[in-house]
Amino acid sequence: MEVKQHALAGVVEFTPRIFEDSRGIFFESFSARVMAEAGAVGEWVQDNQSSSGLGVLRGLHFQRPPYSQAKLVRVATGRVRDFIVDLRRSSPTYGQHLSVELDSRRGNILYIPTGFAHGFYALQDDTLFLYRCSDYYEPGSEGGLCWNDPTLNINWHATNPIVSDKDKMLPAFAGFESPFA
Ligand SMILES: Cc1cn([C@H]2C[C@H](O)[C@@H](COP(=O)(O)OP(=O)(O)O[C@H]3O[C@@H](C)C(=O)[C@@H](O)[C@H]3O)O2)c(=O)[nH]c1=O
Repeated sequence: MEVKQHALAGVVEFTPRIFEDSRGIFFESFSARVMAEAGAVGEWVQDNQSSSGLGVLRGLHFQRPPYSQAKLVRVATGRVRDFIVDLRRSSPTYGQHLSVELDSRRGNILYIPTGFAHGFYALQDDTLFLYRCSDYYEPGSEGGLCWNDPTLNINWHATNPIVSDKDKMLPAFAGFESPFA
């Protein structure tokens, strides 16, 4: 797997080697050893999947400590523009974000450490998004930030995205007190 350390400390992208033959393709989508060597560690306990139509935007989400989740995210069908925001108060890049296009044909996988808000925008219909979490879903500890917050100033390249009612109610970054050290 090709390993890329991103500008926000601890964020790692993996691009697997794709084997193609007359039957189709094969690649490794998870390797505890390769990922741990690159610092992408987690006590992985839950796998999630969602499907989204073109124009769906989910985010920006996190789970508060002590249930914070590291995530390994990828796309099995379709394509997304994935966004993460650094919410670690002690981080020199606090409040900054980065985006990575996740593409099922490349099979790339993004490791998001704890302390980040996460969201994505689906670039194709029937986009199947798969992710592995380092803690269980804890509804009472869910947190989030407004996807189009002016301070975060994320350019989603999205006009009129489809957003859940829950996500429309998420708070602004101004006045936000991050629960992440
Ligand atoms: C996230 C999650 C949701 N659910 C339920 C709650 C709800 O009724 C339904 C849909 O939940 P949501 O609307 O929160 O789904 P969604 O907006 O897809 O939430 C996800 O968004 C992306 C960006 C993330 O980073 C994930 O961690 C997660 O927050 O599924 C679970 O049972 N387990 C889970 O782990």
